[in-house]
This record gives sequence, structure tokens and C-alpha cells, in this order.
Amino acid sequence: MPRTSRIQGLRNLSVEARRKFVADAAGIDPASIAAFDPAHGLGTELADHMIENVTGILGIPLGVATNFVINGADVLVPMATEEASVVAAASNAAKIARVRGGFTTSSTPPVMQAQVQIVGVADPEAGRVRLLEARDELIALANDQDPKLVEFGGGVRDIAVRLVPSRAGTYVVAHLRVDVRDAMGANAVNTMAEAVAARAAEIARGSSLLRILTNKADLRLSRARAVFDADALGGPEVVDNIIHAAALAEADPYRAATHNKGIMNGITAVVLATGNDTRAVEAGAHSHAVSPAGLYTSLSRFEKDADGNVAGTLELPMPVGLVGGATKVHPAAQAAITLLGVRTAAELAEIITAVGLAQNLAAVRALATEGIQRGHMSLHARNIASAVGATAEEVPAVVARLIADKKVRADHAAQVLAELRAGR
Ligand SMILES: CC(C)(COP(=O)([O-])OP(=O)([O-])OC[C@H]1O[C@@H](n2cnc3c(N)ncnc32)[C@H](O)[C@@H]1OP(=O)([O-])[O-])[C@@H](O)C(=O)NCCC(=O)NCCSC(=O)C[C@@](C)(O)CC(=O)[O-]
Ligand SMILES: NC(=O)C1=CN([C@@H]2O[C@H](COP(=O)(O)OP(=O)(O)OC[C@H]3O[C@@H](n4cnc5c(N)ncnc54)[C@H](OP(=O)(O)O)[C@@H]3O)[C@@H](O)[C@H]2O)C=CC1
Repeated sequence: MPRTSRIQGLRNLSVEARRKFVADAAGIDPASIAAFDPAHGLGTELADHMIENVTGILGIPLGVATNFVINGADVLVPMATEEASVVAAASNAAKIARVRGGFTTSSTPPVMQAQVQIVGVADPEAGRVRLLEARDELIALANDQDPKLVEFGGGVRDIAVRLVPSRAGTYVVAHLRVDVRDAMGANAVNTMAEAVAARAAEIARGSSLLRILTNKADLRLSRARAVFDADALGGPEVVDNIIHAAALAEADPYRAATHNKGIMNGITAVVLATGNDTRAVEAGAHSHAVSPAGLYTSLSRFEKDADGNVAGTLELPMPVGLVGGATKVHPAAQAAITLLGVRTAAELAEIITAVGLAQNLAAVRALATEGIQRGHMSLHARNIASAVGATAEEVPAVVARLIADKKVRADHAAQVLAELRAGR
């Protein structure tokens, strides 16, 4: 069948049947996502090469979000998360976005920056200018460290120098701005920073100290936008309430933190599923959420467009790669990349950003209407039923009672399960 993400009723299939269905819908061989099955996924031998003192493997559920249309193409999105309702919510918002054509994305070139801290410079202003004069020499020295990256069309694009006053003096901080192509880039730029540090310090007339990537990846931005149809959202009142919810998140750091957590529900799940560095993406996102005036604010924007629909946008750093880290090593991460059908790190980054926007819209819509608990807790109820010991056969009956009684709580679940087993 042609590639499609509009799948209804995926939830009603068994896990195995779902895997087969998803592969067919993506137009790929089911064997290429066999690694989603733990039996064919990451084994202890491979895991032992990934980190230190390996004693086992932690399983995290991997779901597939449906309904996404991104830049006119249908995309099925693998999401690894321990939290109920995240995959359903992303699929729900993608279904709404689909009414008006789905998501449109774009990004800057994949430029990461490494910092070289230079201490003890007597004349920092002059040190800054001396370093800028040596731009070509420093770029050549850095590029020599990674001929392969240069061969792929990447490499150092520029040098910037900042003066950072601190309680321990003014530091001269040189930035290497490196196009890392399809890499996340941390190892690549760290190698370069370490290689140029001594020469940079000599030129600035100080000594080098820290030589490390900055996770404030504000030169590597990814953007997504979508129009969420007013009728599909539930009408003009829902639109207005979504705008009020977004306005509070823009103005109030307490709300912004939760609003952004909702965005990261989607982003982290895809970053993790593709074997990328969740901490790097999270650090970049939160550093980007600080406005020029120093206010921690929302990463997304929701506006009412001229036709009364919600125009949603999200822009944030998205340092993800296809060639390094766990992405290349972890069999399930490779399967996730195959399912997504991406060929460049930029394509992956943009899909992740679209998922972040969808996730945010779903949560904000729920909050601006019926509240989060009905949708979220009815799915979380399955966790609670399992936690109190319900078997796979018992879970549906326990969940149905918890929702009917509007008491999605462990104590009530235990009571319901006991009653069920006693035949009451
Ligand atoms: C949970 C829903 C989707 C229910 O919403 P609903 O309206 O009951 O769903 P529906 O049955 O009408 O289904 C609509 C679509 O959602 C998907 N869907 C719906 N249910 C399932 C399911 N079981 N399994 C798989 N997919 C599901 C599916 O795509 C479906 O389309 P269909 O295929 O039927 O044509 C909705 O209430 C929702 O979007 N809620 C938001 C939930 C959420 O954001 N959860 C994250 C955890 S809470 C949190 O951490 C963050 C937060 C909220 O604090 C952030 C913030 O404050 O901003
Ligand atoms: N602060 C942070 O966020 C830090 C993160 N990390 C970790 O660093 C890892 C990511 O670093 P990264 O540099 O991406 O990993 P790698 O060093 O594994 O991959 C980058 C290298 O891959 C090679 N390469 C092959 N094909 C391409 C291509 N198409 N585009 C770009 N490069 C290509 C390049 O040269 P070559 O083959 O010559 O190497 C490049 O240097 C992650 O695991 C992350 O967790 C590490 C330190 C700090």
C-alpha cells in the first residue's frame, strides 16, 4: 500500500499485528523494524559496549504515533516513553492538524558551537581582536582534526569571541562554529576545541581552561508550524481558551515550565527512540526558553489566524544526529530511523519539532476544555490496574470500573480487583 500515517484503530490490534501493520503502512519490510521486539533488540553484549558496568537493559515502551503529515508527506513516528497518553495525544493533535494540511517545517544549517575559555588575559578586549585576526589559522587547525566531516561538506564556518565578566575576572571565550552535517556533533566539536585551545590561548595571551561544546545550540534551530482547524478543535470558544492558555505560558514562568514539559513529552520520546542524546536536546530547549529580557517563557506560540483557527509555531535548538552516538549502534534506534524514512539529521530534527508542537497542542487543548484527567487518567488507569496485580485478562474490567467510578487510584483499583476476583 502507499505510505500512509492515517491509521484508525491501531490500538485494537495485538503488539505483533501492530508492528506488521505499521511496516506495511510505511511501505517497509517488517523485518527492518523487527528490533522493536525486545527479543531482537539491544542485547547485553552490545549494551556492554555502550556504557560501563552494564548489569542489564531497561525496557521502555515504544509506541508509534499516527496521523502525521509533515511537509506534505505521511510520517509514522516512533516514540519511546514511560508515560501513558503521550502517544495518543500526539496522534490526536496530528489528526487535527491534518485537516488543514499538517505540519510545515524548516531549519537552519546544523551548526554547533564549542567554547574555549581563556583565563588570565591582561587585556581581554585586545585579546578578543587578536583571536579574530587569527580566524583563518584557527579554522584551518580545527578542520585538520576532522577531514571526513569536511569531506561531507561540514567543518568550521566561523569563529566568534565573547568577553564574559564573572566574579573571578573577565574571560575571553572563543567559539568554534562548526557545521556538523548529520552528526549531533559533540564529539566532533570537542575534538576541535581541544586541538585549537593551546594556540588560541597563545594568541589571546592567556591560558586555556574549558574546551567543550555548548548545549545552548542556538545556531541549530528547527521550526514547525501548523494550522489547527477551529471546528476540529471544538469551536471558537475552544480556540479562545487555547489562546488564553498559551498567553499564560508566555507570561508566567510557573506555567511555562509545565507547558514546555508538555512539548518535551513528545520531543524526548522521539529523541530517545532514535538513540539520540535526550539531555542535550533538553538543555538546548530550556536554555532557548529564556527571553532576551531574562524571563523563562513558553517555547511555542499559539495565535488566532484571520480565519479563526489556531496557528501554532515552535522553534528550538534540535541537536540530533544520524551517524554517531547510540543511533548507529542500537538496533531499535536504527529501526526507528528506518520507520521515519529520514535521510538527514535535519529531516529528523524537523519531524521531532513537529511532534513537539503536536504534543503541546493536544495537552493545551485538553487543559483548555475538559481538563487533563479524563484523557490522561483513563489511559494511565491501565498502569494502575497492572500495578495492583491485575492480569492482562483482568486489566480491561478494572480500568472500566475505575473510569466509571471516576476514581483512578491505586487503593480503589485494589478494591475493584478484589471484588472482581471474589465474583462481585
Ligand atoms: C488522550 C486523548 C488523545 C483522548 O482524546 P479523545 O478525544 O478521547 O480521543 P478519541 O477517541 O476521539 O481519538 C482521537 C484520536 O486520538 C488518538 N487516540 C486516542 N486514544 C487513543 C489510544 N488509546 N491509543 C492510540 N491512539 C489514541 C487516535 O489517533 C484518535 O483518532 P482515531 O484513530 O480514533 O481516528 C486526549 O484527551 C488528549 O490529547 N489528551 C492530552 C493528553 C496529554 O497531553 N498527555 C500527556 C501527559 S500530561 C503531561 O505530562 C503534560 C501537561 C498536560 O501537564 C502539559 C501541560 O500542562 O501543558
Ligand atoms: N555536552 C554534550 O552534549 C556532550 C555530548 N556527547 C555525546 O556525543 C555524541 C555525539 O557526538 P558526535 O560528534 O555526533 O558523534 P561521533 O563522533 O560518533 O560522530 C561524528 C563523526 O561522524 C563522522 N561522520 C560520518 N558521516 C557523517 C556525516 N554525514 N555528517 C557528519 N559526520 C559524519 C565524522 O567524522 P569521523 O568519521 O572522522 O569521526 C564526525 O566527526 C553523543 O553520544 C553525545 O551523547 C559527548 C560529550 C558532550
